[in-house]
Amino acid sequence: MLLVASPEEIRKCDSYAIEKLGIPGILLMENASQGVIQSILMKYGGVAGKKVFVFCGGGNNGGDGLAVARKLFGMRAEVYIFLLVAPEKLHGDTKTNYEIALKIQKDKPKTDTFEIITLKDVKELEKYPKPDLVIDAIFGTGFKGKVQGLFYDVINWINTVRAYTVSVDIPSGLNGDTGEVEGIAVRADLTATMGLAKTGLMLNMGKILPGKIYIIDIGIPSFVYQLMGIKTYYLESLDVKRRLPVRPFNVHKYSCGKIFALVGSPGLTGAATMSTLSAMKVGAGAVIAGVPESLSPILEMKLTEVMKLPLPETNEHTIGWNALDLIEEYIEWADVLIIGPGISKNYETKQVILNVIKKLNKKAVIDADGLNALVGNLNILKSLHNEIVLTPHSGEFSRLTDLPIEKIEREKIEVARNFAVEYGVVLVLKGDTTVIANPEGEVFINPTGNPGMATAGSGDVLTGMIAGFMGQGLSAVDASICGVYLHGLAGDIARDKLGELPMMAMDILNAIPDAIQKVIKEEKG
Ligand SMILES: NC(=O)C1=CN([C@@H]2O[C@H](COP(=O)(O)OP(=O)(O)OC[C@H]3O[C@@H](n4cnc5c(N)ncnc54)[C@H](O)[C@@H]3O)[C@@H](O)[C@H]2O)[C@H](O)CC1
Ligand SMILES: [K+]
Repeated sequence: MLLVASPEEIRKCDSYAIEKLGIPGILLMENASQGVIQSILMKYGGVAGKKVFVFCGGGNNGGDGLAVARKLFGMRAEVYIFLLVAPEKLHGDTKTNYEIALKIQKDKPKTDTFEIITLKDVKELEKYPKPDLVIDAIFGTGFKGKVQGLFYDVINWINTVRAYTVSVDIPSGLNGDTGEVEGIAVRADLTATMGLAKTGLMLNMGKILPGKIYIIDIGIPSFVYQLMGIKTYYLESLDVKRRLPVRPFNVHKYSCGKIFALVGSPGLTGAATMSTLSAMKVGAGAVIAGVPESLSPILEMKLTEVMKLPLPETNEHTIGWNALDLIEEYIEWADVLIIGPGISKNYETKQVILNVIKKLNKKAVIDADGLNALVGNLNILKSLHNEIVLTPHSGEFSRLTDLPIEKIEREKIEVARNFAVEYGVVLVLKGDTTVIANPEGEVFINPTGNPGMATAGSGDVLTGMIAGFMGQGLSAVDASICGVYLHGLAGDIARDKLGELPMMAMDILNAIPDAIQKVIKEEKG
């Protein structure tokens, strides 16, 4: 898996390397620019004779750009450097690279093109030939707030001229933390990012704008990243492949995971069906669906391999208080519990669920209305010592934590991390990008999935997958990594086959075998 960092974290690594290890910043900048050149040669090809526009901001990102410009000139490109700030504002390593560029401009042969222009108005660009290649070295990890004025006009021009565009470190205008676009951002063909990939390149518009991403080793020893406590990862297929359960020969159905599910209520027998079926689909050996007794005949029709346990019910035909003894008996039998899909918000049912969670001594996945039972009762989780996975989407998480949904969406990595550490659970925070956080404070960003998965029952399928992997001996975090990644991959397979609009939750469930096979066959990361 790929270690990824927020701009703040990478800046701390920078300062440590420069101030504590004595690695000169100009050396890091030179390494950074060399990495950009290598990425260009790999992805774009030779630059000799090519017209290149290098747009430089006032910070070190601009400094990288000036060093790149120098190297491109050395490779016989025709280079136009456009400074977007007054030269006297430049300082440090950027100023050094600017002064070098000035000397090159002065001493170069007349026939060679190496021009430095302080740009005041984007209209001035009309005086120059159309570029073949554009280098975006305007903003990097120092970007804050919104893009305005000349910066806005230049980024708009870059996106309009549609030359091959290379962003240094981060597409300018993209929030390196959240992947949100602050006004406008460069749409790049290639982004060469320094040290570690930034979280903003994995989230929101960061999944589209960077184009191909190359990670540049700029000479910071990797122990520095651990030392700075960076614990955010981007999942790859190999991370799932090496976690998948492997079946020994001497198995029987009860040794491959016994799952007991508290699920279903009138109108929500589908949730009961999909959350239990998907557990079997990932390999659980025996699954029992504990459902309100009046719904049991329906589940007998809908489910074959999943066993059914009719439970005493309330007058609304939801799981009732009198079911507790029977529930406790089957909790004894089970390895893992599924709590929540389709159980309804009935008050008595909620009391049953709370009672079960309070006394929980088995691994469990708590989802949907099981989570609603926890609203106002989160502290129960702190007294539990077994592995628990919560699988809320942003709305459910907002109800659980009272955090505003926009804060959850915007800061999902840190919000998830803090919750998982505080309550000692694995949190699967579902959304357009799902993140998994564990009590150790590690966060895993999931790359798979698509908007077609925003369909009723999709979450029920995920819940069963996570429970099914836990039942086969995976830890809560490993089961969540496998479940979330494969759920999204199955969703991608269903989308490829059916399209985003027609696909439904059962199509995701039915694509689980293909998703598992795809991961098993995957050779590289
Ligand atoms: N280890 C590494 O990652 C290294 C990265 N390098 C490069 O350095 C930049 C970070 O440099 P820094 O000077 O901190 O920030 P920027 O260059 O991104 O500076 C931004 C620049 O623009 C101004 N600014 C910020 N926000 C706005 C705004 N909304 N509107 C207008 N202007 C804005 C700010 O004042 C700065 O002047 C990193 O990305 C890498 O490219 C090092 O080269 C090597 C080590
Ligand atoms: K940039």
